[in-house]
Amino acid sequence: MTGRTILVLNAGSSSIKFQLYDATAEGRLTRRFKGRLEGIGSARPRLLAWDGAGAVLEDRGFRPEEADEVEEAQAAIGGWLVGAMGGPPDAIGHRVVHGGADYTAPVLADAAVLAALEALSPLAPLHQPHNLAPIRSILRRRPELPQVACFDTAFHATMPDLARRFAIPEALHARGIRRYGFHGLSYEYIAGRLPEVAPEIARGRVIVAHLGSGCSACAMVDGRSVQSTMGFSALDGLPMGTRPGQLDAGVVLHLCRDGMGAAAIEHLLYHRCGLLGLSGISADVRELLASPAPGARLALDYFADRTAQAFGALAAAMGGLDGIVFTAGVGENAAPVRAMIAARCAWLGVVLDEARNAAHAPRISADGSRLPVHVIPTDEEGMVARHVVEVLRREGRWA
Ligand SMILES: Nc1ncnc2c1ncn2[C@@H]1O[C@H](COP(=O)(O)OP(=O)(O)O)[C@@H](O)[C@H]1O
Ligand SMILES: CC(=O)OP(=O)(O)O
Ligand SMILES: [Mg+2]
Repeated sequence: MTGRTILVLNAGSSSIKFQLYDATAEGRLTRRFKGRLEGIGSARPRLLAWDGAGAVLEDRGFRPEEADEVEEAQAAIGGWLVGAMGGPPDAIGHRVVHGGADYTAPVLADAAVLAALEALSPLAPLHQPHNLAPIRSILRRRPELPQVACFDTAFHATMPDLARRFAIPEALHARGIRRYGFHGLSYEYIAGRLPEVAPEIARGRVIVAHLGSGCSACAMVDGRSVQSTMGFSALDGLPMGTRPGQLDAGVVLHLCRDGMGAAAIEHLLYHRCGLLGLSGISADVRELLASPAPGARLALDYFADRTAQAFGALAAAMGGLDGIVFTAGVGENAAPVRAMIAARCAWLGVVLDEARNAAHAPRISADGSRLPVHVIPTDEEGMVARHVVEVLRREGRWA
């Protein structure tokens, strides 16, 4: 294999993240640039990019109407990427949120794979169509360019049968109505980092909290997923920016009987609930932390309460707990939110060191804390790039 470039695309719910890697003949990866278009659908969409050394390459605001939908935002950064890459990449890796029951490992995306993944779009309407749109258009224009789909659900394939179940009839379970779990590329990356940055807990029972626009927590034993707060869709579990998290199914029935149609309920649950719905102000934790409004406080209190309760449930699922890891946008950057969650976990033996927490130190727990608490920046795109090399070598596409 000679030197090649890999473009990675990660379309989240409020942002599109991208990275360009150089892959050496041995498969070693060096990041040439990374960036994101954030604030899609907000008043201030913004494109940010940095080169491999961390110097700013781009910092550009967009008018809200230029990026109020993910498709427009993808078109806007598509042009920027073509210029920045200076030529087409040799392969593209995509984060794809839902792999369903069949895709439990990264795959080369051809027309048949794409069709199977499109059938899963109703299960992740905020993500899956946006993950698949670039695969489809590149397959059409450049069918020879290898594209690898990497799944958020795949890391959770190790969950025991009990952890995959809902208390519903077997026939529905057999139809695939079960817990899948998401944010798996992030958890896989963190599992790989634990032996280096937190060797004392890497083989133990760890809760990893991926708190971003979408939020979930994973119970990991020896680096493998045994339980996730997210279930069948990316709606369940912890409260999120615009999604409610765990919600009595009776609420949905009630709205339905009250005359609200499926499309309106879907819009409500994916776009108007969570921190935004509770606060009436914003889905963005930065804005909520800066706001004196009671709604902002209510939203953050609810978020911290439900997250700490989920930690208790995940600890019970593992029969104990050896450490906690915070990651993703909120988990890596919002020290006051980490402190609110940690205060509710004092009974588990969590004591934070205020100065370390404020500095986002790698270990934010106090020296006397029974449980170590770490902050580990995630890298979903880096994980995708590694899978691209593995898959293309395995398939004989890259010698
Ligand atoms: N400095 C910060 N302080 C508090 N919250 C932050 C900060 N930076 C980012 N966030 C939060 O992280 C969220 C985005 O997380 P991220 O993991 O990038 O989301 P996604 O990939 O799902 O779009 C933002 O909506 C914001 O609430
Ligand atoms: C699955 C999910 O919620 O992803 P994101 O956090 O990128 O919205
Ligand atoms: Mg994300």
